[in-house]
Amino acid sequence: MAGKRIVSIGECMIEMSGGEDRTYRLGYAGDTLNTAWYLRALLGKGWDVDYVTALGKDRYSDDIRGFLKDNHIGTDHIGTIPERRPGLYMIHQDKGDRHFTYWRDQSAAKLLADDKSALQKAVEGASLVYFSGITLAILAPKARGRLLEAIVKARDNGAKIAFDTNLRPALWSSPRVMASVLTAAASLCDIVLPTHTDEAPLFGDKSVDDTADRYLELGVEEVVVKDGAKEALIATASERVRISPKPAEKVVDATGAGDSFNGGYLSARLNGKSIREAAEEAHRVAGVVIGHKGALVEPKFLK
Ligand SMILES: O=C(O)C(=O)C[C@H](O)[C@H](O)CO
Repeated sequence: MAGKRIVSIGECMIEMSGGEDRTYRLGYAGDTLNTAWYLRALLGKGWDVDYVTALGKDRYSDDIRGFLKDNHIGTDHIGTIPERRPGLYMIHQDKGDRHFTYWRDQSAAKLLADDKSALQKAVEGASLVYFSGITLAILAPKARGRLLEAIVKARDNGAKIAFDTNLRPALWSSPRVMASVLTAAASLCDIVLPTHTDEAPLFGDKSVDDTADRYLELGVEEVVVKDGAKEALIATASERVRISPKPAEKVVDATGAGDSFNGGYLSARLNGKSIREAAEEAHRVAGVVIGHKGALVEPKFLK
């Protein structure tokens, strides 16, 4: 593995959470940023965590840059698209689950992979590159190709590649395109972190083992199958470990549960923990996050 540097790639949006009495809290979030945030909070000082995206020149783009810097997340490889702004999403709770409404069709982040050399530079020297199905969903087909090319290059240079398929049907032109792009991307990765309940209807998986097998057959080394409040399955070619979460004290907002699970899991693995220990840490972190509104929970609550 190269140095102690993590690069997470994707879209950070303006997040409106809460909404009771039509009162919202403004935050900044997006699946890959959320995982970067938890990696930053959980890894020691010896690690650099960089976020790669594109923002505009408006006050919210500037505020996002400041917010990331204040929280020790690197911004040096964030591109600037002057005529674009960040996307926005609102969270609402319904029937015990969180739902998102997006305003992101024209966001700056959709152009994050337009500059091929900047992208390749951004992942240089990374020990871990992290991206998601949402990162791919927001890009035009050619830009997806550029992103995957940069990722393959980073892998050839010693980076581990971690990928959460993070299905968001609303962001894709069709379920068929979503399934084929996600499968192709997963085949380039070392660690894949899917969510069984999201994947089952698309791929016909009957169990978490089916979900794991599908990715192992593609050549993925470590598959981390999340299944909400049920046990997670961590599968490699030689081992299968099932870990249940502790019952949640309170569920306020499940936004970011999977992303924080990934942050907990990957930080533990990067610190040399076993897959079992990593899954326990992942459940612990996600258990804290669902007790708070919005995707990002202050590091002090994670101790
Ligand atoms: O849905 C998205 O695109 C987001 O990134 C919003 C949320 O922060 C994320 O989905 C939570 O997992």
